[in-house]
Amino acid sequence: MALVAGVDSSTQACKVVVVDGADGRTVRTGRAAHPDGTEVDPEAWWSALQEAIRAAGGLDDVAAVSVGGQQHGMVCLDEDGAVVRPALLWNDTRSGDAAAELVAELGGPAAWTEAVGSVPVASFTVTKLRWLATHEPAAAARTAAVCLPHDWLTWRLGGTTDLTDLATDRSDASGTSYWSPLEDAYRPELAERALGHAPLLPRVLGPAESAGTTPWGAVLGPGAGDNAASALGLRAGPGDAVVSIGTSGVACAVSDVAAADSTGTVASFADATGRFLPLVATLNAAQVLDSTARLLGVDHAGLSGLALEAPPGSGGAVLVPYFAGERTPNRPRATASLHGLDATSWSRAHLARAAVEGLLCGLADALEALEEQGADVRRVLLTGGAAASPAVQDVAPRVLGRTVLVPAPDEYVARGAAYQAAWTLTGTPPDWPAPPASTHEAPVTPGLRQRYAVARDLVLERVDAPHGSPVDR
Ligand SMILES: Nc1ncnc2c1ncn2[C@@H]1O[C@H](COP(=O)(O)OP(=O)(O)O)[C@@H](O)[C@H]1O
Ligand SMILES: O=C(CO)[C@@H](O)[C@H](O)COP(=O)(O)O
Repeated sequence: MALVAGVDSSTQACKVVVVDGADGRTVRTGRAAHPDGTEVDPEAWWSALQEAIRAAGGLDDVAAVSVGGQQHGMVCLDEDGAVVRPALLWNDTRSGDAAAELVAELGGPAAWTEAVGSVPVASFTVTKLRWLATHEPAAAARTAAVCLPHDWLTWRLGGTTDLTDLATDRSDASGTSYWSPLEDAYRPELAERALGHAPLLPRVLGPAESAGTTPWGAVLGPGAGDNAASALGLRAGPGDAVVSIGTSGVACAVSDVAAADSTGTVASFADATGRFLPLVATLNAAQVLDSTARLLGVDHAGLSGLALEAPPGSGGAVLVPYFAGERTPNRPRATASLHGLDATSWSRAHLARAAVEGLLCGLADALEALEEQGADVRRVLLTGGAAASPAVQDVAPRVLGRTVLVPAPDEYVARGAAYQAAWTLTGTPPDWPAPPASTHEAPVTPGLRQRYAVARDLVLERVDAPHGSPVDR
């Protein structure tokens, strides 16, 4: 079969994989960095995509391409198709007050769960539209269409400037809070309520429905939110939860029923196969380890080595890692805190382990919330950049309380997008094998999650950033 390509336009980088459509074997790859920050000019994603495509040897010989991307980002276009202002990303918390306002306006969390399955927090696109209407009314008024990062890149790959060509898919549409996975339809009045007028919204494609063709004739797949694409790339099945430790921390599971959690912990997303993907996302994940390593003056390997020197439970030290505020639990203004220190645990090794344990405790809470929504979690597929850390692999089963499989390092979001491309090209889901994985089992660390549960409520709000400004990391 022909070659197909998948793209992962993630928060920190753009990755391209070119794959043999017949067996899923990777043929070529490319990568380029994205700028830092929580607001980004979409042109930077386009340049990074071009650079990553070049690094992957070009796409001229590829018969189909599909784009997976970071979810929720608000891309506003004017009536000529030009970008109105830099996109606000999923991890930009400035719309925390707008989220609270919208939740109250509609009659509380249950009204939102009934309308779109999820209770919007600052990450969701609808809250960013309200922020724009309140703080930048001229930009809001110029906004003719609103789309998501993957929609915009697919549209650019199609070589069009016609707003009516914009397309998205169920998985990414379900992160807007103005599309309902329960009804499989937009709730355009919610976008209008937030923005002040009704913007054009991208057509929502089904799995394997084409978004058009590129100027060189490759079929464009529908694309997907990165988490749905990753579930496809990992070939996640019943009983599997995918836990990703990238810029975001994510726990999600493929399900036949849509979630509806009025506590707001579990987001009711759709997946990329026509089913559902209940998901919990945290803001503080791999970068907790990046910044702890920087503080301790070591690299990732050094941090992992230090963490493995300390005993399970870090001698009682607990790091609540809300460095960027937090999304789950919904505390956009929270700060990180360190608890339970004594003369022994006040050490570099204990701090390194507490960082690993703290970020995993947040994800263990996430798995519990998924189970409360009916997900069947028998084993965990651990992915994302930080899954490569030996300390994370060792500590994960001790905190998550389940067998943890770590698939061989690969770009699973981009591979999932390539899977979609092959499916769109032939009309049949490809029968690619599941990736090889190492298995990690270990006893649960006694008392750790209980201590974390106490500590996570003992946090201060940040004082430095004035109301309404982003937390830049
Ligand atoms: N060996 C490692 N140990 C810990 N963290 C790592 C390691 N390798 C990469 N990372 C971190 O993983 C993150 C990138 O993960 P990735 O899943 O690619 O993120 P995203 O998809 O959000 O761009 C970065 O913060 C990086 O520093
Ligand atoms: O907000 C969410 C999911 O709801 C994040 O998962 C984003 O989709 C970004 O993902 P990464 O860049 O960390 O992969």
